[in-house]
This record gives sequence, C-alpha cells and structure tokens, in this order.
Amino acid sequence: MSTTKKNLSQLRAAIDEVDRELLALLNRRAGFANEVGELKRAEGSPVFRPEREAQVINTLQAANQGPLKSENVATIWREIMSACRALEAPLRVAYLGPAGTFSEQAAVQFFGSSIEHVPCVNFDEVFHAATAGTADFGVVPVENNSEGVVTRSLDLLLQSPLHIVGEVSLLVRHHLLRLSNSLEGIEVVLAHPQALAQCQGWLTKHLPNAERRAVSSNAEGARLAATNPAWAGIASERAASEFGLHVAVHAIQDDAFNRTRFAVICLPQTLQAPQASGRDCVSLIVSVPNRPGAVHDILVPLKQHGVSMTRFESRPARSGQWEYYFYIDLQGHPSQPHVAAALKDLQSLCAFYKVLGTYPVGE
Ligand SMILES: O=C(O)C(=O)C[C@]1(C(=O)O)C=C[C@@H](O)C=C1
Repeated sequence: MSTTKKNLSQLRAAIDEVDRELLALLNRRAGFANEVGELKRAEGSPVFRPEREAQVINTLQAANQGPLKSENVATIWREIMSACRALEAPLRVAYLGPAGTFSEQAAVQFFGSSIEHVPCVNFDEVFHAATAGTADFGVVPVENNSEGVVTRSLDLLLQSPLHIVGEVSLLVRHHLLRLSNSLEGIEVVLAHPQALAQCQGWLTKHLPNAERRAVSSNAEGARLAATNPAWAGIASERAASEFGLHVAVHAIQDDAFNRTRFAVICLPQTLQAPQASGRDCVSLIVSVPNRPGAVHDILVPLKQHGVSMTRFESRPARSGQWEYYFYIDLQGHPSQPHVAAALKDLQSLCAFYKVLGTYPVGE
C-alpha cells in the first residue's frame, strides 16, 4: 500500500523542479544551436534544414515511452527547433496577410512560431518577396479539397524561379464573424473568393439575401466586418480575436473535412531540394506536343518504372491555341533509381519540362 502519494502542492513543487531542469537543458541545447549557427555562417550553408528537423522528431517519437502522445512530441520539438533556429538567424516568411489568415497559420505550422512574419497583400507579392529577398520563404495555398486548385498560385509557380521545398496541409474551418452574435440583419458577407465558394451551400441556405463580396483575404473581410454591424466576415477564430468580433456561427464550410494544401517556396540558393525523407514527392509542370495520344504517352514511363502519380491538373497555356500545362505530383525522390529513370524518360517526351520541387510529403 502506497503511503507516499503526493498532495497538490508537492506535485506542483515536483513540476517546478522538472521545469527548472528542462529550462537548463533547453538552454544548453540552444547554446549548441548557436554554435551550429556560427559554423553555418562560416561556410555559408542554410540555417533551415527540414530533413534534419524531421530526423530529430522521428528519432524522438520512436524513443517516446509516453505518457506524452507522439503528436505532442512533434509539436513540442517543432517549437523548440523553431526557437533554436531563430537564434542562428531570423527566418522571414511571406504569406497572404494580414494577421489571422489561414496562410499565416500554415506558415506557423510549418516553421514553428519563432519566425519573422512578412504579411503580403496578394499571392503575387508573396512570390515577389521570396524572389527579391525581402523574405527567405513564402507560403502559398495551392489546392483545396472541395474547391480544387488555387489557379493564381499555380500560374505564378510556372513563371517563378522559386522552387517548392515543403508542403503543409491545414484543416480549414470557416466561421461567420460579426460584431453581434446573431444572424439578424446581415446585408453583406465579405471573404476571399475561395472561402465564399467553400461556404456557398451554407450561405444560400441561411443568408440567401446577403450580398457576397469578394475581398483580398478572409482576414481583410473580418477587419471590414468590424467596421459595420450589417457586415459579416468568413474567417478563422484567430481573426475573430484579432478584430474583436463574435463567432456568430462555427464551421460554416460545406465540407466538414475542408483541407487546404500550402506550398513552401524559396529560391534554390536559400535552400536546395531536401534530401530523401522516406515519404517524398516530386512536383513538375510539363507540356506535350499537340498531337493525338501525347498526354497518354507521358503516363507510360510512370507505369513502366512503377512510379505513382498523386496529382494531375491542367492549366491553359494562354498561347492562343488549345494548349495546356500539366501539373503533376509523383511519389518518391529523384535519388531513387526508379524515380530518376521515370523522370528522364518523361522529360524526353515533353515540349516543356520544369521540376517545381522535391520535398517531404506534408502531414
Ligand atoms: O542541426 C542543425 O543544422 C541545426 O541548425 C540545429 C537545428 C535544431 O534545433 O535541432 C535547428 C535548425 C535546423 O533547421 C535544424 C536543426
């Protein structure tokens, strides 16, 4: 029979003691990261090493004996490494702002919260910031599982020197935000066109007479909704607290599992393609000669070499002809011989071939 059960104040004292030890250990870790930063500065190598961060988390998850859950281990160490990284050099990340957008949430989910925020007014500016060097990385949405591709992002990827080094998938819940807590008297609903589209069923049913007004971002819609009691925005809870609004109705998106995939982009000199992580993806843009069977032909090398295609999208080439660019995602890493062979054969069949990036598959 145990007579040594601790009471609340004893347990809190034990927690305080562990926290002091943790703090000392974390600062020791941060000291090593500082030294890594000095080495990297001396050799001019990139501070952010996603494959190393993935390795740290995988090793700890494998060693974890609980009671902490595996996903908590990942969340905690993502933040620890974000803080250590920030000691090595500040990481500037551009995304569609203002504060409170899902793009900002995606940036923090990928890099942790110790980053310098570079909010931009549109996707073009995100690409420009990462190209011109006012940001080290950009985070842009590329696809939503209910609305399909984000066409502007895809078109910008075609023209840009930036490559994709990572992806984040975010469960997107849209809330109806306004100054009051009811649906009475809403005349205008303001949001990004993607959000309006993702909530169109709900809006038609519950606010059939309200005007739907497209604005540059959901957070901008929320900001405007805070200026007029007859206006409502569609945005995140974060945006509600940012602009002092009520969540009048939670989760109004038509698809309960509404997910958006974001690409993390940068110049190749900022970060080269991450090494193989074991679960990787290659993104390509190709076009084929305008002849019968050409689209079918590009699928043949994939089948021959046993490479799975996880995405196939088309965008008009705007050549005045009925020509298209195809956006293709393949499973694997070019360091794997069967993937390298498939890419080589595929390239030989294409009139245009651009590798957008090779990166670990997002969660
Ligand atoms: O191992 C490195 O290269 C580090 O800079 C250290 C560290 C870490 O905190 O563990 C920090 C940043 C990198 O993205 C990867 C890992």
